[in-house]
Amino acid sequence: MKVKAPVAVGDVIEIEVTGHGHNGSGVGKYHGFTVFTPLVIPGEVVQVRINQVKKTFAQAELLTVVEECNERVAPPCPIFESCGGCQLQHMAYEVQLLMKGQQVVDSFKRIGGLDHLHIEPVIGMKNPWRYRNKAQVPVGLRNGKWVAGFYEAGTHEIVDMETCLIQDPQNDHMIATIKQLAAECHIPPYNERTGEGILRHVMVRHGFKTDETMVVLVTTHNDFPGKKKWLRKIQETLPSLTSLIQNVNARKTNVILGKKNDLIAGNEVIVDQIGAVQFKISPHSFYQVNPVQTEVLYDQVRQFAELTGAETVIDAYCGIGTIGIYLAAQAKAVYGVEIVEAAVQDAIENARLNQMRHVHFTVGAAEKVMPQWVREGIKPDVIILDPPRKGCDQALLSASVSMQPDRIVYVSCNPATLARDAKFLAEAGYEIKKVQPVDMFPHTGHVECVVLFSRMEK
Ligand SMILES: C[S@@+](CC[C@H](N)C(=O)[O-])C[C@H]1O[C@@H](n2cnc3c(N)ncnc32)[C@H](O)[C@@H]1O
Repeated sequence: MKVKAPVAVGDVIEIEVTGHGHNGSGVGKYHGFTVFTPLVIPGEVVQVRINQVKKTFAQAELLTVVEECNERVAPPCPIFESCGGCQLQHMAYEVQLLMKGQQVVDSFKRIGGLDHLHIEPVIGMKNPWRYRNKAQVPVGLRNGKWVAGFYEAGTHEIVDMETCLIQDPQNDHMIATIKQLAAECHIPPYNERTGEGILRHVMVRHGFKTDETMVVLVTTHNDFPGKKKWLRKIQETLPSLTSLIQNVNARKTNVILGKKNDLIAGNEVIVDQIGAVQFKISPHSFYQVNPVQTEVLYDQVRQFAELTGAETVIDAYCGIGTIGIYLAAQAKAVYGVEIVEAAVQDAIENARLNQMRHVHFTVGAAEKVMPQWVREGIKPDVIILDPPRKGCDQALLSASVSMQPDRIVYVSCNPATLARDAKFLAEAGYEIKKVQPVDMFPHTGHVECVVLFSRMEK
């Protein structure tokens, strides 16, 4: 029987927050109907306005906290509520970690039907601020004034950001300088609605260990009035840049980078280091944005993989080869597979940079390449899976099981798809031995997990 929602858009109601939804929002019931609201904490009573009504739930915005809980803190960032970058600054950090841990427990229980698992407490950061090594912000005009920053949550309005508390301060400085010099040189910012203007985005990457910095200026055209002067001024004002690149993106699209990169000054890549391993990073490469926690995450993978030097390891969904190369010193051979060709080129280059000759990378869909490896006689002892948010293709999970590795180490950025895939692996004879969540993105709703599966004796 279809139940009519007891709320309509625009209604103002009072609810008690009883749990967490995805992405850090709170959840409560109104006459038995589920209502999600950002910026609230379980235990609080809040007044909210309904913004959206779906068949089984509604989305609301917070108006006032009627009964506040002790875990609420004043968000240190002045633009926290308008900027869409963080979702949890109103919660004490220890409470964020507990909430993320609970999110993992709930997903395993609800989606995987796995409710007797021991899940370790989330490993947080000692200092959970200024952790991002990469900033990528749109620029535009708002009320006639130059702005650069994240989009307001759920909109395409840019919130001007002088400083971002989860961003490396040097990246803030780079963006502010480029914005100011563009205004001085009359380089018009891009207007999404009309498609007019020149400067679309500024991307900055900073190697925390090496102090190398890359700036990518995303423009609509290759040539435009004032270009020479602007680029010269950037180089004079920011002499420490390792790499200055112009990327041209003429398309009306949400995709930030166009295909073409022109080197303006310095090197085509920057180098950074995780643990003892170095990586070359080009503008299009995926590279983890929290380098401090990346080392924690990869160390966890290494611990679960239990390598002695005699094992063959598969690194599926390998990106630029970071995990495989990180583990390679303790492995007999490593095989990485990744669908993006440019990432595989970087991975091959990175294996060379670290003098790892027993590491091999292949371009292709992991679910197709792995069965091929079986036919070629590659028999992994350990398989590492690090898929995107949608989780693993079932064909990939089947191929992994058919290879009968002793251990599968699954790295996941989405507890829901992790729980689904864990159920599959558990039913296929792989016991879940350990689950370790790691906080890669403090103050946001995301949580990363490393899970160790071990083959059960028949
Ligand atoms: C979460 S990233 C992990 C990258 C890497 N392990 C790291 O730590 O930097 C997931 C990767 O899977 C790749 N990918 C997506 N679908 C794939 C598929 N079907 N087969 C192989 N790789 C795929 C993406 O391009 C991306 O590089």
